[in-house]
Amino acid sequence: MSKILIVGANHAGTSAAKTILTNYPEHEVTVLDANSNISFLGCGMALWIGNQISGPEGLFYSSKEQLESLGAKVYMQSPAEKIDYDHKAVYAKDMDGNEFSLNYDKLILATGSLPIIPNLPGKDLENVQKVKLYQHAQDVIARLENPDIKNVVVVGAGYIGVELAEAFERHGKNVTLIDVADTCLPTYYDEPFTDMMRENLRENGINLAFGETVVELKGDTKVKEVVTDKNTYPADMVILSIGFRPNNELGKDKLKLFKNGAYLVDKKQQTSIEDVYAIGDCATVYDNSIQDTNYIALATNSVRSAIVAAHNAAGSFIESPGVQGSNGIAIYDLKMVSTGLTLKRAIGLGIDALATDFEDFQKPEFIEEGNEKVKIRIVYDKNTRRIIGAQMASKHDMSMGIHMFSLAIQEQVTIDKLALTDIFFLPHFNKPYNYITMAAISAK
Ligand SMILES: Cc1cc2nc3c(=O)[nH]c(=O)nc-3n(C[C@H](O)[C@H](O)[C@H](O)COP(=O)(O)OP(=O)(O)OC[C@H]3O[C@@H](n4cnc5c(N)ncnc54)[C@H](O)[C@@H]3O)c2cc1C
Ligand SMILES: NC(=O)c1ccc[n+]([C@@H]2O[C@H](COP(=O)([O-])OP(=O)(O)OC[C@H]3O[C@@H](n4cnc5c(N)ncnc54)[C@H](O)[C@@H]3O)[C@@H](O)[C@H]2O)c1
Repeated sequence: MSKILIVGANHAGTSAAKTILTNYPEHEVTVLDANSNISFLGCGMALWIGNQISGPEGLFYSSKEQLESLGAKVYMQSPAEKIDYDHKAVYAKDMDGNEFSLNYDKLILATGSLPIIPNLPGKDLENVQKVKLYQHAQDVIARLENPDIKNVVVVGAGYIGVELAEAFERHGKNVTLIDVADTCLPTYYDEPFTDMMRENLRENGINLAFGETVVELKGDTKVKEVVTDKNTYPADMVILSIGFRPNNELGKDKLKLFKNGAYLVDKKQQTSIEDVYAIGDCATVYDNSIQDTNYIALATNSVRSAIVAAHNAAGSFIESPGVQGSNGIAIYDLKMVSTGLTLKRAIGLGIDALATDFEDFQKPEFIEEGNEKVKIRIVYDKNTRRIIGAQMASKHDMSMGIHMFSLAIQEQVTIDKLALTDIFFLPHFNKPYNYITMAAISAK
């Protein structure tokens, strides 16, 4: 029997706790979380804010009570404040402010990430919001009820920014979306795809301010304007969504860190100290598309890294196969998915990369209804022919196709092998010469 202590119980911590409790009932599992809720699906935040779902209740899939029913001891609203790694002790405060300490045999750090807040004049003005927690979403929704909030400026056109821009527009607000990059979603897609999303946003009435640097947020007590290096935008509410940074407060002076501060872990999720694991957004991942360590903050990575750490902490040896950063987004009718590297990023990394593109209807032309075009790009290494990335866009739900590319990158499949891969045909679903095969066959 080991004492396993998990610090942080959102997606990563909950997944680790459940894996240990259900597979290894002989261990004593204790869970600490600073917040009052666990398992909030931030990915549903935009749907909630945009009134596309009836409420937030379904965005939670676990609770203190559920973990307790599986046998864990759970302390909510109890932030860990200090860890003595040499003596295997965690010092925390409970919800009444009382200090207490817990010893562990194995420690799993699942403290997640924090929104990056740019050091801008005016960042502390009223109605300048960050969006990460359930409570942040509640706060934003309460403010949106105020009819004086007419102009919403979203800073950062990554995943959160683009999703929330749609949500605010659905609320009838005048929305401006700003990014320093000259397009939206630049990390995930190449220009032919970002152009589609840009057009989609514009057609739906969102003001786009790409290639602009915010220099100041102006107001009295409340924010009134966002000033960039090129323009000034009226703003009754500002959302800061320019990315996450790992929450490494408890280990930054003791554990080895990645360049952005994430806990550096091996394929067992173990940190630089034995018996200390790190999972989810506070830890690094092994990225198969670059065959190196990376930082990719996604709930999917959190859940899987947690399973790996849980088995290792409980005494079974398993290794992570690594990740590809697979992701997806649906804005109005447009759906886009990607995995691995964009062509731009691959070239930026010095890889001799090429892309093969194809666009076609999903199904044969004689299927007259529910037949949309799909655009695909496959990125591959010119020398090794290995597939290193893929992007797809359509009004049709083609999302499942990206999983095959994720596996292809993980398993180092070549573009030539993909060209001859058995892909079934049925007119209800696709074409005999479907876009995946055609893109692969067309590769130089
Ligand atoms: C709006 C939004 C939409 C998103 N959409 C998607 C999506 O569609 N798909 C996707 O894959 N990802 C999405 N993400 C990202 C995803 O939410 C994160 O990657 C995920 O939350 C990471 O989970 P985690 O458990 O590692 O960390 P976190 O969610 O950051 O949780 C960390 C937990 O640790 C606790 N904690 C921190 N410090 C302490 C301490 N000292 N003591 C005790 N407890 C502590 C916190 O209270 C928290 O509960 C989205 C995020 C947001 C904000
Ligand atoms: N659908 C999904 O899978 C989904 C949805 C939401 C969030 N997430 C994940 O959550 C994490 C955080 O999301 P996010 O949208 O905050 O980050 P992001 O990395 O997706 O996007 C950040 C954006 O901010 C821009 N930016 C950076 N500094 C800026 C500045 N000073 N001014 C203006 N723009 C600036 C970047 O160019 C980028 O476009 C990411 O890892 C993301 O993948 C995923």
